[in-house]
Amino acid sequence: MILEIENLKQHYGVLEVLDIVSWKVDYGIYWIQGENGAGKSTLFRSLAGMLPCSGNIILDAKYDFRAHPVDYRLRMNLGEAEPLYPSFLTPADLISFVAEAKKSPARQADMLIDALGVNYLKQNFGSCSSGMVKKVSLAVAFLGNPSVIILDEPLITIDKEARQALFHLIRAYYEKGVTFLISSHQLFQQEGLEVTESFVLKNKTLVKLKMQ
Ligand SMILES: Nc1ncnc2c1ncn2[C@@H]1O[C@H](COP(=O)(O)OP(=O)(O)OP(=O)(O)O)[C@@H](O)[C@H]1O
Repeated sequence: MILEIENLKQHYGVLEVLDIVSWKVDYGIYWIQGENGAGKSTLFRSLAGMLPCSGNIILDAKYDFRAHPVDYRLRMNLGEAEPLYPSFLTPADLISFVAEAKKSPARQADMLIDALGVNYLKQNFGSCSSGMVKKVSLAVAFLGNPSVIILDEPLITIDKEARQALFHLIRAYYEKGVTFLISSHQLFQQEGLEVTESFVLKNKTLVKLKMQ
């Protein structure tokens, strides 16, 4: 199994948002659906190690998110739905910082910058449009040698060209063995991306959907 979750519970104050007893997926592309407020972003942040939670998460059948925090985070990438970065930072700063932290192979950052058309590397985030910020966050989500890439609403605010580039990247990484968890309120299979399975986040847990 690539990713295994057991007894994952997550709450904000007294509001319990997640209670997933068991969820396992093997290599594939998974579409995670759910109504607004169902808990998708909370699940993704918990999986990425950004929100402390109870339970167990195991990646690649050996990296426990608590016992092996560095190995785990090196292999688990997240592209956030609505990324926010300090306004004084530039895309160049962010990309080079994450590339180093994720031990990104040589020229990978340049390839991603080219692919997604991030031709405003020195312009600070404070003066970037939301689509410009989103494209940088997507480039960052592909840095390093991840086993799993989570993309939370990757299509919002990006233009057609970036959308095509994104699907191209997803296919290329998938062919190299990367598993994807993607949330999207829009259909994306028409882009030629074959989804292995779909799940819906409902009543705090993930339920498998019948293939359409
Ligand atoms: N920082 C927070 N503090 C308190 N409650 C929060 C916080 N973030 C999210 N919530 C609550 O947790 C629940 C799940 O929110 P989450 O953002 O995970 O949903 P989502 O499925 O990603 O929604 P959407 O499709 O609208 O993006 C909602 O009820 C939301 O109000």
